[in-house]
Amino acid sequence: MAGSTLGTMFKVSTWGESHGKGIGVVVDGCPAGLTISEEYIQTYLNRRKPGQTKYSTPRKEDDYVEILSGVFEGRTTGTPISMVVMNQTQRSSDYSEIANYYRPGHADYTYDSKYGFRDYRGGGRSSGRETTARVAAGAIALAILDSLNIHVSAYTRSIGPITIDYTNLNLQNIMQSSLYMPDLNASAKAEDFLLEKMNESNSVGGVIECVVTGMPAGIGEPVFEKLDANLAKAVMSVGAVKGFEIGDGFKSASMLGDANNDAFHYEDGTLSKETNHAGGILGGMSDGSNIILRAAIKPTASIARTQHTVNKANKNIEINIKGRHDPIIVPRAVVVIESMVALTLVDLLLQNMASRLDKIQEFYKN
Ligand SMILES: Cc1cc2nc3c(=O)[nH]c(=O)nc-3n(C[C@H](O)[C@H](O)[C@H](O)COP(=O)(O)O)c2cc1C
Ligand SMILES: C=C(O[C@@H]1CC(C(=O)O)=C[C@@H](OP(=O)(O)O)[C@H]1O)C(=O)O
Repeated sequence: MAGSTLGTMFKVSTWGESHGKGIGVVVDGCPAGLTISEEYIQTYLNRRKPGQTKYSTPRKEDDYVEILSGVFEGRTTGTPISMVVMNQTQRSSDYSEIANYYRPGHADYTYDSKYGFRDYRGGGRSSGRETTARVAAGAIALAILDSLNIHVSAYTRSIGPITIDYTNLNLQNIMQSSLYMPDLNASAKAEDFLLEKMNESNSVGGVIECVVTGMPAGIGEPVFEKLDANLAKAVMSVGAVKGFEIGDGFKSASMLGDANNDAFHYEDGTLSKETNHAGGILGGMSDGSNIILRAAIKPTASIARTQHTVNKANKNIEINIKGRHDPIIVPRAVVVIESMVALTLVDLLLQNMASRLDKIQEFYKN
């Protein structure tokens, strides 16, 4: 299948299906000398793995990662890094019926239209399980960013109609909220709302917000490889993401110019902006202020309710979906969004190193 590789200099290729033997990733283009271990990558996978809270799919997977190549004596060697997570608790019998019909809100119809048949077990390649591989790769990108003092933090901004109050926002709270909300008051309300909808056999969506601090100005390539364009592509490639915004995003369409422009200011040798409606990106390049983006996540498609659909014989039918599903995808996708943002930033930071002759000369002189 084409389309499984992301990046120009920091290239990531994921493989595997939800009910196949395992999920994996090859990261090519990682600079040599980065300290990496399976234990470190595991800390990121543990934030995503299924079966951890009552708001997650009951499918339990350990998601243990094994590094197969590219790391020697604890450091990256500059060669391709291959990582694998074996699937342990596939229950493909849940899916024997869906081979013959198309689940609403899933990729069944489109995969069949494209390829003529599909791996229908657990959504196959279109499953959210594929994001395991993205998080393993993202952990490497995040380590590179950390070494440059660039930090990426995502959290749940809203669940259904409940949005965090920014005056209560405390990023230290995220790990205390089972929904990864940095406002514990909003988190409690969101849990009540979610439990109510779960009792009605329904699912809920929400918004993930991501903030990048420490990004130098000028990162992003002009025209087709803009930073915001690449971030949009990376984030929108995650299953169930239906909307993407940078800075004031869609709200900026109803603002006036004097309110939307961020005035520049110079003091004590530093140029900064008085506001950040642009979300840290101007002309497709980072402007040195925080990058702020949001991803809208739809409510989980698989719900335990009778639904109308069509089968392969083009008959209108009623279905009742089986399986172990996330009643909400948002909390599990928070670390996936962080990973996709990190992969994009590292790729563009590496590309930027070729942008100026004076810098190249400086590098090769030493
Ligand atoms: C981490 C994660 C977990 C997911 N879990 C489920 C799930 O349990 N049930 C489900 O119906 N969809 C789940 N999804 C979303 C579907 O995979 C996705 O909606 C589907 O493949 C159709 O793609 P689209 O929504 O991008 O059009 C999950 C997505 C992610 C990123
Ligand atoms: C297993 C994971 O999530 C799965 C994502 C998913 C989907 O349709 O996207 C459907 C469910 O899969 P299955 O029916 O195969 O159990 C989830 O459990 C995971 O994220 O690791």
